[in-house]
Amino acid sequence: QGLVVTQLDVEPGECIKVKGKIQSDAKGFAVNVGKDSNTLMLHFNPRFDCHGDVNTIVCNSKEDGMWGEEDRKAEFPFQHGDKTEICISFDETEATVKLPEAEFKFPNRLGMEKIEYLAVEGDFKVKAIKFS
Ligand SMILES: C=CCO[C@@H]1O[C@H](CO)[C@@H](O[C@@H]2O[C@H](CO)[C@H](O)[C@H](OCc3cn(Cc4cccc(/C=C/CN=C(N)N)c4)nn3)[C@H]2O)[C@H](O)[C@H]1NC(C)=O
Repeated sequence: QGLVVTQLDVEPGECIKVKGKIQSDAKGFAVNVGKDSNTLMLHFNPRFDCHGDVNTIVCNSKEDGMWGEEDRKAEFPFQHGDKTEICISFDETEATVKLPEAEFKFPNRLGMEKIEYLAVEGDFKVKAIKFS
């Protein structure tokens, strides 16, 4: 189990910054934001080599513990051993994931009005988290 932060009150326009290092033998990692582990606005899941995916970012939502429709992104701006900063923000229509050299959007399918939960899982060593 990785880093889990609960009782947050992140509102539209605010951002969550997760700074960390991707392990040199990483198979994959995930950053989850939402209400709790069963209700996710965004599961941001870069896969180096897992579940049959190679160098693919899989995004999804989760409602009442049920995964939604997966959204596979075209770019994969990660490399083993990279230090990176992942900034997540949202509004009523979509979540935005800003990376140093790329930006991804994912629809706010659940119409969430605040993020109360953050979890980082897998082969990612968190160095710092910042809320602004
Ligand atoms: C083709 C067959 C049917 O279709 C597949 O069906 C699978 C099951 O539904 C989906 O997979 C699921 O996709 C979900 C998103 O939609 C979640 O990602 C879920 O994982 C949840 C989960 C998270 N976590 C923690 C975690 C997260 C990241 C890394 C690690 C561990 C590190 C690995 N490092 C090692 N071992 N060194 C651990 N554990 N489980 C994943 O199982 C596949 O995408 C899907 N593939 C396609 C092409 O459609």
